[in-house]
Amino acid sequence: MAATPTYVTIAEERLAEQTAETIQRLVSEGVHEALANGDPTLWGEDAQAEAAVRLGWLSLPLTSRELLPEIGKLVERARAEGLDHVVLAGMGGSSLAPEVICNTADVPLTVLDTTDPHQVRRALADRLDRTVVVVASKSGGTVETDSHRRVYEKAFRDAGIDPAGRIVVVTDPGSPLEQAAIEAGYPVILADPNVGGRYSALSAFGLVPSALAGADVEKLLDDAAEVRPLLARAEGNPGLDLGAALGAAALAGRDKLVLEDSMSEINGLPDWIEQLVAESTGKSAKGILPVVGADPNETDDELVAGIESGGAVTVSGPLGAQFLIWEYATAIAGRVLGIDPFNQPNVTESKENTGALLAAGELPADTPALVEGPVEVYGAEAEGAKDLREVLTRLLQAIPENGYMAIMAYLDREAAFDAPVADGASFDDMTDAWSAADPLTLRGLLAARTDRPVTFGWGPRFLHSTGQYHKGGPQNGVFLQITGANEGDLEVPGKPYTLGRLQLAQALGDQGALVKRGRPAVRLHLTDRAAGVAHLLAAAREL
Ligand SMILES: O=P(O)(O)OC[C@H]1O[C@H](O)[C@H](O)[C@@H](O)[C@@H]1O
Repeated sequence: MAATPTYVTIAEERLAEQTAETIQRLVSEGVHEALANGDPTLWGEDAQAEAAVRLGWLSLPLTSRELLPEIGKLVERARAEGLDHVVLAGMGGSSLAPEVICNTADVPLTVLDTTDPHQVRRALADRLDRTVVVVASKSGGTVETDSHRRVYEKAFRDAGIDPAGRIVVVTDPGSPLEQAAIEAGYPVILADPNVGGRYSALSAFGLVPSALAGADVEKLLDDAAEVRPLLARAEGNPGLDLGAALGAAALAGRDKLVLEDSMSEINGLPDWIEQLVAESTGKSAKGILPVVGADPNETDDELVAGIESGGAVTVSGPLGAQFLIWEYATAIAGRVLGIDPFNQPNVTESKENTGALLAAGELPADTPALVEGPVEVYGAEAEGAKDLREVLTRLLQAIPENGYMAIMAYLDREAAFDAPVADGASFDDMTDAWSAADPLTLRGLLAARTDRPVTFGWGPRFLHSTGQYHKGGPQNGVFLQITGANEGDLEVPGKPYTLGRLQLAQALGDQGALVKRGRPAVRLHLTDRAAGVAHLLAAAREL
């Protein structure tokens, strides 16, 4: 018999000791077996009702196999009709897993988890005649996904294409989206309702779009199924080892989880882990902050986790195994930290603020504290600042001990690739041009000026992920929003708002929730997007 592979390795003595003590305690309480058996009482009385309908992910490596014939038929039909451009409309848990599955399998998938009108237009302009759209929403009520469905329905109709042949729906039984899909005649794949969004990687949400895009989803289930029997063990249980390490480290003050994957063949797993860990643990003023795409600062509050290699804790194994190990580990870390890993109490708040702003008609037009070229600066922390550099310096100085800065860009994440590049430019020249036009570059520039972690999220994508941690976790964040002027906004058919207005209302709604908590929050509005990004990066370079 082949030896069981080592999925989790702890390379640091102190962490290994803390982890071993935590495991000993959890095992004496029978937690490992109870979790493997789906016991909903592990997170306390308040969490029990939700946990009772949130542990289905433990069985997905087996139960999701039942979906394979139905998924196979969808794939065959799409191939037969020449539909080779797969667009996935879905937020958070409804798109992050397919994104990493498809990137790892190296098959193309267009993910729409944005309300940016420029980015949505970009997708609409791309091979509409060969497009199949997967509309994925567990609740069936997510405003971004509902908007994408409406926009695509109109685009198909305008092009003389019947949307019923092009839209596939993934949702939970009984959701309003299921109802709408039945009425419209769209094929519906129903997901397991006993699985929450961020734990749904191995459910219909992960599998349907990935299979349509050409990934081998059966292999994912096989790899997860190999780990499953280990999860009931007291020893050699990778989920227990990782969860105890994450929980013990956080309790000891190492609550910034720097995720490193540069040597891994799995492409983009930290983005998926970010939602799982941030949304599951960031509440009741506690939590673990995932830090993605950044170098470690070697500070006392950091824990580095490597995918395949590196890190104080390393998680090895194929993608299907990683999904299940990180899910089990997050549930364990929740138990260690004393939080409910299955709810997201503070996500709703920004959504409600956004809804109220949209319902009120015109969005509030504040006066900028400062205007510098193509950048308008809003927020109390910018009052009296002489220039943008001073605003950025103030924000960096405002980061508390053990705190962090979060940059949140409500922009088109593909726009940097439009940067002009000279004919015959080398690949290095091209990447230089792209990074000089990419708001993401700001993260590294600001990170170089502080030993505190600087995170970056695209809005509204992050609202369904780290947004929970920002508002519900430890109150030590400093926030920098970036919004941009819209040229060519898009109507949302059947709704009184455009995508651009929805996007701005989302930024303002989240800002309101942060300011209410007394957190520093500045919004930079780019009145010309390309010039604004260049200006902002130039200011950050001069800090
Ligand atoms: O799948 P949906 O119901 O559309 O939800 C998509 C996302 O929205 C919410 O904001 C939750 O916080 C996320 O956990 C979830 O993944």
